[in-house]
Amino acid sequence: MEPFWTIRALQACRKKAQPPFQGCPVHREIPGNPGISCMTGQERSEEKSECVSLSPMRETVPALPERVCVFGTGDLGRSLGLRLLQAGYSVVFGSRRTHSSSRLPHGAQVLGHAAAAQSAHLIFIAVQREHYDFLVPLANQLKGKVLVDLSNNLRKNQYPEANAEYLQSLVPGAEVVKGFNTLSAWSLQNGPSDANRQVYICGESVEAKQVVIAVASKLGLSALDRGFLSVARELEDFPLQLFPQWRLPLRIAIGLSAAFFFYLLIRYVIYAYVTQGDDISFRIMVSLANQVCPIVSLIMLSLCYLPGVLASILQLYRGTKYRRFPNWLDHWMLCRKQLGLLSLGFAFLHVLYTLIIPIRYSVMFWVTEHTVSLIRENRTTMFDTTTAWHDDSYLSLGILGFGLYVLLGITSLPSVSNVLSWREFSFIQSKLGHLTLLLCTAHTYLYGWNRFLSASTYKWYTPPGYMLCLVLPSVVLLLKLLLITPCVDRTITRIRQGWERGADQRNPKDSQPLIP
Ligand SMILES: NC(=O)C1=CN([C@@H]2O[C@H](COP(=O)(O)OP(=O)(O)OC[C@H]3O[C@@H](n4cnc5c(N)ncnc54)[C@H](OP(=O)(O)O)[C@@H]3O)[C@@H](O)[C@H]2O)C=CC1
Ligand SMILES: [Cu+2]
Repeated sequence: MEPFWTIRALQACRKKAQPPFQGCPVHREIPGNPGISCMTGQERSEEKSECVSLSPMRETVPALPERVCVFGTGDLGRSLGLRLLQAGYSVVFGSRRTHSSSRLPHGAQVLGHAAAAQSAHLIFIAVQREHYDFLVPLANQLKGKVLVDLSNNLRKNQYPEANAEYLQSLVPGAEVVKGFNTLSAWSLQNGPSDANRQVYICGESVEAKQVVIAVASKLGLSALDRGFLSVARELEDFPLQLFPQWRLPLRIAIGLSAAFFFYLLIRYVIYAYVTQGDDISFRIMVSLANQVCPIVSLIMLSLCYLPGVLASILQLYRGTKYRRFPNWLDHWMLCRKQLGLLSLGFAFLHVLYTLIIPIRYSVMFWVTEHTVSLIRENRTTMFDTTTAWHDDSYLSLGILGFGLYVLLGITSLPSVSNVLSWREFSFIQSKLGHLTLLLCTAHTYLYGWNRFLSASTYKWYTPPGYMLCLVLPSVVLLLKLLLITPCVDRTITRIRQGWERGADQRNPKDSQPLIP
């Protein structure tokens, strides 16, 4: 609901509206329409000679909506106009075509650029930078107005100067603010996601930025002031970034997949061809893929938990939590979620590949062949309970591990993590996360079973892929085991609570034993 202001207050404000109102950047008189200046809900106090908030009262009339202008009726202009109307603003489009079109949001007005500019104090420029020169003849109408430059570029360093700086040079009398350019027409129409809710702005004038911040908050966005207009180029480069937090995890996933694919290709397919003359190249499609996926998944899951362990060791070594981690560790910690989600993806592929094993032609062929040969030779095989135990255990551990994996993935979704307390979230992500790693590692150890000891496993003196992928998770689990031993855990807990090694000697009175 829009706020309602008293008739008395509205009249008082109309009467007193004398620009400029110091201390209240939004409270300005709009030429030809002084009533609009009341919409900030503030009035000039005679005693204090500054704007003060009006308190809503019972005898009310609806406030006239504040008017904002959007230049350009393209994709972004229309979506922004609609959002502004929904947020309770009166919207006027400045366009080359002044007839109202059905494509424009219902309730918006369309005027020529000059007339539209005159009717509002805040103007969003939703026009491509190449056409900015149409603003030069409007310099008079734009004087003192707040112009929000929304433009983006197709690539970095497309132009010698930032678009917003170029706009300011064309219209020096206006207050240019760069911002909102991380939003898209799509996200404006569908409601920005959590990641898009934060927008950045910059500009020379503090007052102009405050006007823009106020509009942003009414649109449900939180605008962060990044400083002067010289930062505009940085803001314009933001939307050009493609999955910035996914870049490192994706590189790791692709690198590991390629390395293990070629390693396994040599060990299985090429080895069989060279030593026995067998062509088993068909195994590339499913068997090899079903080895690469779990290997990459397990290594990436360990990479997800290794930085946390390293951070604890570093804190233990330094004896304080008040020193920054090295940049590489910071960066690594920040992409743990992406590492985890990618590793879940690989685990999921492993599950799918495993489920289709019984319907594979080669598998059905060998099973039939084996059965027929048993019948033909009148042989029987004995049921081996140990093998059954081994098979069931390793499959069961895999299933349990995957179940927890999925739980970790689901709880990392913002919509789910938002309803969890910090303690619940960290219990799932840390305790259950390490349990997932333990189950998946045990699943792989059981898969290897007694093959670790057989010389034939080491084709061309190389260990199989599943053995190599066990190194990292085993190290992480061992380190974690050391960290949760009571004496180490006690010290880490103290450090996390603010205790510093050496601080006791500096001020013995401050030292308090954790366990009395
Ligand atoms: N689309 C998006 O999702 C996003 C766009 N942006 C930025 O917003 C700006 C507009 O983008 P978008 O809406 O997609 O572009 P469009 O091409 O869809 O629309 C641009 C509008 O600019 C006006 N225009 C075109 N030529 C001229 C001219 N010679 N003189 C004056 N006005 C002209 C037109 O409006 P009219 O016919 O009414 O005059 C036209 O509809 C760009 O700078 C873009 O980088 C930023 C973030 C996201
Ligand atoms: Cu498996």
